[in-house]
Amino acid sequence: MTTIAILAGDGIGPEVTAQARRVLEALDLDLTFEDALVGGAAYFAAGHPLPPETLDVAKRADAILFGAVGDPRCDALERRFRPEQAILGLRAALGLFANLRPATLFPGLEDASALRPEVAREIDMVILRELNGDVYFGEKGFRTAANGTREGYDVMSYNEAEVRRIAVVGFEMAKRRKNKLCSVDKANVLETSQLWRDVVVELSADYPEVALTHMYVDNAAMQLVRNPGQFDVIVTGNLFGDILSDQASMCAGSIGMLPSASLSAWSGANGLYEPIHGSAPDIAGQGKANPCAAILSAAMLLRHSLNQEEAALKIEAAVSAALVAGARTPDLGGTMTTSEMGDAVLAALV
Ligand SMILES: NC(=O)C1=CN([C@@H]2O[C@H](COP(=O)(O)OP(=O)(O)OC[C@H]3O[C@@H](n4cnc5c(N)ncnc54)[C@H](O)[C@@H]3O)[C@@H](O)[C@H]2O)C=CC1
Ligand SMILES: CC(C)CC(=O)C(=O)O
Ligand SMILES: [Mg+2]
Repeated sequence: MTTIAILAGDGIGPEVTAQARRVLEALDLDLTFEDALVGGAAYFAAGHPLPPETLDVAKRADAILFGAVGDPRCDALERRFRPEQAILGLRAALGLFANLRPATLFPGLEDASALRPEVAREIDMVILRELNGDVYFGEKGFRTAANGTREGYDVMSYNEAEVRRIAVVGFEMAKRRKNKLCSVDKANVLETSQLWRDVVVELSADYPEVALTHMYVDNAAMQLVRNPGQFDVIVTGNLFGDILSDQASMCAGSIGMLPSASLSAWSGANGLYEPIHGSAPDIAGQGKANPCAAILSAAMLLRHSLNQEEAALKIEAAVSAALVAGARTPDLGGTMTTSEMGDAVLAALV
């Protein structure tokens, strides 16, 4: 029996996850679903954003379908109780260090992209984001300087083992795609990035067939808009990958289109699958959320955790066909509700 943990979370998380679940159910794959509270929903019900029962459900499952966490009512809580700590806690507890964020322009979405159609049409990349280190997991706090002013600090660091393991995934992924890897850092300023670059260069000796380039993150942000077609696999740290993937999403039409897989190894037993977006409190409860990123995350789940490539391709083809037929939520310039978009994908599932 294959069990999928459903951690729908807050805001639009439950709305989009419900559509992804419908699609998985329609495939008749003999999956069992186990729901658990996470994020603000868990905090209000159980006093903690990642209760031990939820972590148990996640650990026991063959894979995790995650929605999003974040609730404005929690923004003033002590940090350890904030909803966002749940997703950081899951990534750490499950050792999910490799975050695959594919950005592709689906046919017909040229008009939704923030870029000119001829530029947008070339987008087909994977942003590989390190997920267990960097400034998100370093020492942090508030302190008072000698002159009495308040300071906040968050320590950025990577050790060489952390860089090497994500770089290995980057090179391996590049080998399976176009033998092109772009490592994005800020080595002109940050020692963390200098170590990152040194380790990536050392490792490149093992991958002579892969053309490795390096780019500073500020330039990468600019190049993503100028000429996104130049990128195939980008490997980068936690913070830079977070920011660049949101940017890439609008180049590809909408943040509601980009799925992700978070893995602890190249092929991911109990991986976590989630759209790259957050809980979108501004549109929550209104049926406006685009469920495609969540549905495409379910496809990645089938591919990476359940070894069901054929079923994954079916879902991706159904999303593509629905879009070609004109299915559009408001973020894509249409009027469909979240569940109508789910209906359109289901109708295209063959
Ligand atoms: N992995 C996670 O659970 C993440 C959680 N968050 C949390 O989510 C909350 C909101 O954060 P924001 O910065 O506003 O980012 P967000 O990604 O939730 O929303 C940014 C903008 O994109 C729109 N948007 C997002 N997903 C959409 C979809 N599927 N369809 C249509 N429009 C969509 C929203 O309406 C909003 O205008 C915060 O509490 C944040 O910490 C943010 C990112 C990731
Ligand atoms: C909410 C954060 C913890 C992370 C984030 O923005 C993301 O993973 O995309
Ligand atoms: Mg983000």
